[in-house]
Amino acid sequence: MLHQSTASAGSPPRFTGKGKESQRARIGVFDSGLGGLTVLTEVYRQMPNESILYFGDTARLPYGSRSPEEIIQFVREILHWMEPQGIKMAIVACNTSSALALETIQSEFDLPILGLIHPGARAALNKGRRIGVIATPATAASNAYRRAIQEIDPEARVWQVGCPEFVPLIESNRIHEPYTREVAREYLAPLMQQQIDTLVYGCTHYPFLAPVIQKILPRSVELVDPAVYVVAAAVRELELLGLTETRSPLPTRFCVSGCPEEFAQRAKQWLGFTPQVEKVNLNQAVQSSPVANP
Ligand SMILES: N[C@H](CCC(=O)O)C(=O)O
Repeated sequence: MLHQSTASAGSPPRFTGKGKESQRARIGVFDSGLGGLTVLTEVYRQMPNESILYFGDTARLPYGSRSPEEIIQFVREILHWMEPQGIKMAIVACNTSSALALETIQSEFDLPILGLIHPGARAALNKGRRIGVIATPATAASNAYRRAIQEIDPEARVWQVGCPEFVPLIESNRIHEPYTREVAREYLAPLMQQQIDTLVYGCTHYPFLAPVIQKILPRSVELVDPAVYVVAAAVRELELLGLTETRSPLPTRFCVSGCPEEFAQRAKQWLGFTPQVEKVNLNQAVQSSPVANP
């Protein structure tokens, strides 16, 4: 359990970050693709001094239609690659991986690893009790959000909808097409029928669709982006561990398993700058050298 060590007064913290100081350890942030950028922008906002290593597993997305075994294996491979790059913490910027792999992975690595589900569940309960969750099919089928929410409040009602078309539409830059609006209407209809008061973006890609979703939902529905809350939890965790950075950050290092140019082009629209992106083979050395990023 991630917070065991820091919560138990008197005993030394499990994650000391020892030896990382000299090499300015980064925070590892990863997703299947673009979605983790919604978490990354929260990291920039809430942790302006931290240096980041971002990884998008673009060669293998979407994760949301994969089996739990595959997802666990992918996350394991990512962290095996990330750890020796010099990270002091990992943020799983992917709900699918958080739902299906977090517990297994936390027990395998000597590193604080944070996921989205519990911070998202707590935030949703701060807003309402009739909670809709839009998510990948794998996250919806895992029931992770319902379990996390009802562990805190068994009376809360939770409806989860798997949205298989969203990630491919976002990754192929079709957000503003009428077809995307139609698909969104279809996915949201059963939640609106239940008169939800709160909607959780249960996939880090989905905030890209906020302009579409906000036009469909009644204004009274509260929107919860778990990215905000996982980063707030990461801030607290770094403070507890005494690992907060005070110097100005190194340029973000962006890495992908697929085409770096394609990722850079798409990421630009969200980030507001064109990132330099490295292609990485998780099982081999990095194939191109890093160039400065803002
Ligand atoms: N953005 C990820 C994964 C989406 C996918 O690759 O299907 C999530 O939050 O679940």
